[in-house]
Amino acid sequence: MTSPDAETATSSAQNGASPTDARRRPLVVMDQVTKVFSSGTVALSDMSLTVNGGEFVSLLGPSGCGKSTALRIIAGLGDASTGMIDWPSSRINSKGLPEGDISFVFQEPTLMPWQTVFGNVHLPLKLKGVSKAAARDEIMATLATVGLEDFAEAYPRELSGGMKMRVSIARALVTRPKLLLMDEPFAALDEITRQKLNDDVLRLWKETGITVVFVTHSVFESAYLSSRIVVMKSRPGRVHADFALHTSLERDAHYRTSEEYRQACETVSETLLEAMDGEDAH
Ligand SMILES: Nc1ncnc2c1ncn2[C@@H]1O[C@H](COP(=O)(O)OP(=O)(O)OP(=O)(O)O)[C@@H](O)[C@H]1O
Repeated sequence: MTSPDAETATSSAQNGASPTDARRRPLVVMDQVTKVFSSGTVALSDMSLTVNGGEFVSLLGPSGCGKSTALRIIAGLGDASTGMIDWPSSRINSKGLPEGDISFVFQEPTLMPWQTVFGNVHLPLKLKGVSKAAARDEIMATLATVGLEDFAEAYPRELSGGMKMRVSIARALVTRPKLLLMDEPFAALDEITRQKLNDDVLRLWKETGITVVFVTHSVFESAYLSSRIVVMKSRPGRVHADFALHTSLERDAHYRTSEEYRQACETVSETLLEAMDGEDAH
């Protein structure tokens, strides 16, 4: 099933640039990707998806529909069995990935407990051969964008769950990637912290112009954050619907209580139910 709005999203991808945003050129293209694990599980079947520069795309779908597998294949953390990933506007390195263009945020913050916040955020720059001294300004500026400039010398054990996740986001952003891949980053956090981090990510997305692909189980989160939602179906994992989410309102606390947001949640929820139609209840 493809919604009428999905056709809008697809055709704007094919057209290259939209009239309102010159950045909207295809950044990454998944072309008929199938993934069969050695266990025989077909995690993805013939999945095609074009993500354009500047989009905030959520991958939403039932547990096991292949969201993480799709994200990992885009990131080069796993191979496609058939099909390909193309980066039309990037220079590709020897591993077939765009050099320095991708960052990944996992559900767990995965911080090094023996390193300070500063040391953790330094890691991706250190791997590029940049010393702490040379990286200092960039690291402090990035910590400021997530509100942690006063915690540079703290250790992970001294931070709350939300603060640890902010460090993880700062570590992902410090190399100024074009594409930020986030795999259920806030699923383990309480609702208030989750909402605050949603607002942080939206602000960073607007300020930096970064492209985000965000995996979530949450209808509410996807409807709040996304400029576009891709709803996936299980067994095997594939795209069920792909549609743009337009709103005339700023996405903020006021939006959360607006009729527009309620309607967006309803549309997303109904589409998800369609995608799950015929699945066993678990
Ligand atoms: N390394 C693996 N080996 C074998 N099967 C796997 C592996 N990783 C994932 N799978 C299977 O592939 C399918 C898709 O898994 P995936 O984790 O991508 O789904 P998901 O939509 O991200 O799920 P969730 O929302 O629960 O995290 C599932 O059936 C899963 O059991």
